[in-house]
Amino acid sequence: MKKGVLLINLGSPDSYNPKDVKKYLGEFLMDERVIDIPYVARALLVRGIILKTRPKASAAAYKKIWWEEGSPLIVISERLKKKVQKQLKVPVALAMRYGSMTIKKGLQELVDKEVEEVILFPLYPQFAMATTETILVLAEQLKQDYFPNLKLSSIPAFYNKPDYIELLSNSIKKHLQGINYEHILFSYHGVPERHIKKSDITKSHCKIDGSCCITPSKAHQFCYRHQCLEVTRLVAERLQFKEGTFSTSFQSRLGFDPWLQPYTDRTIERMGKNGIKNMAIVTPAFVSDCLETLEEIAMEGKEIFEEMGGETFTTIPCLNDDEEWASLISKWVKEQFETTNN
Ligand SMILES: C=CC1=C(C)c2cc3[nH]c(cc4nc(cc5[nH]c(cc1n2)c(C)c5CCC(=O)O)C(CCC(=O)O)=C4C)c(C)c3C=C
Ligand SMILES: [Fe+2]
Ligand SMILES: [Fe+2]
Repeated sequence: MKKGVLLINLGSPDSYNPKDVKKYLGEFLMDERVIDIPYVARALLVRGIILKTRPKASAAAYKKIWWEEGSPLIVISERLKKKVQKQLKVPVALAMRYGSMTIKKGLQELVDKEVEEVILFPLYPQFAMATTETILVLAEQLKQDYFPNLKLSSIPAFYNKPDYIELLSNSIKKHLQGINYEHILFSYHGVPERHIKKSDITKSHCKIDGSCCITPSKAHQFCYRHQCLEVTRLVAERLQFKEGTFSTSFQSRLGFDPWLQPYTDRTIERMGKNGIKNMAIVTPAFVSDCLETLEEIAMEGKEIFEEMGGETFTTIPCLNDDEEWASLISKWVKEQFETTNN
């Protein structure tokens, strides 16, 4: 069977024009795995409330980070794809869960190259209903509707793979060289607490009480909170960070439901208030820099910290199109092909 790879990231609007941002947010937030409430309530909330005001504010934020070539998330993902393609003999395509670069187009591109077996590679270190799951469910649906003969498999969340932890740790170490910092914050994209409970395959493990995520459980295969906390723990162990000099928080919450805590903005504020003068921040839920790292963290987070008396705020870039990251992706793809051959 001829094989191929589809790298899949979240997606961005076509431009920072509020009309394009509204279209993108409409598709994103109407996904039942992102805003997981019944359809009518979701439509009322998204179309009747959120899309009335948010596109303008989001468009202004996108404008601040937009590159000449386009959205950083898309441009970086394209650069990464090119590097992965150089290392693999099989066709590699790139798609986004939302926006114009659809998964359907990505699968079609591979089918046009006579690919019969596709490895789906969601570009997320941790599993979440709103990221990995929605990609896999949609890809399966597209297979049934348009590509019935295509064989699909996927690369699972890689948050605790030793070679990923090594690469991430080396990148953090490199970017901290010569930097004066008292505390490093690991900030992950948040999700509503409800999502963690919904993804609990045991139906009873995840209580979000502080201890469930460090108590071994098969629920952790799909527990976003556990997987984020593990990345922090494994990197801190590898880099021998001292207790009290690192912590975890969750950013980008939307709406009034409780999301995973502590919240990043409040954590940065508290650090400044508590007299921390120099902090560093890393964002390991993202493999590509994007609105949430370049604007929310590097601009807004920095401003909050400085307002509270902080002096230096060092942001560590995501793995982006790092050569070694492209090599690691290629290595995992080759390993996966070997397992599907057997
Ligand atoms: C890294 C994993 C992500 C999870 C989990 C996630 C959940 C999630 N997101 C929203 C709402 C928004 N997210 C937005 C931007 C955005 N989110 C991620 C990743 C995750 N989201 C990325 C990479 C980006 C940046 C995209 C880019 O173009 O650069 C936005 C749009 C911007 C804004 O208006 O703030 C929204 C809205 C929800 C509700 C959610 C949880 C379930
Ligand atoms: Fe998000
Ligand atoms: Fe948990």
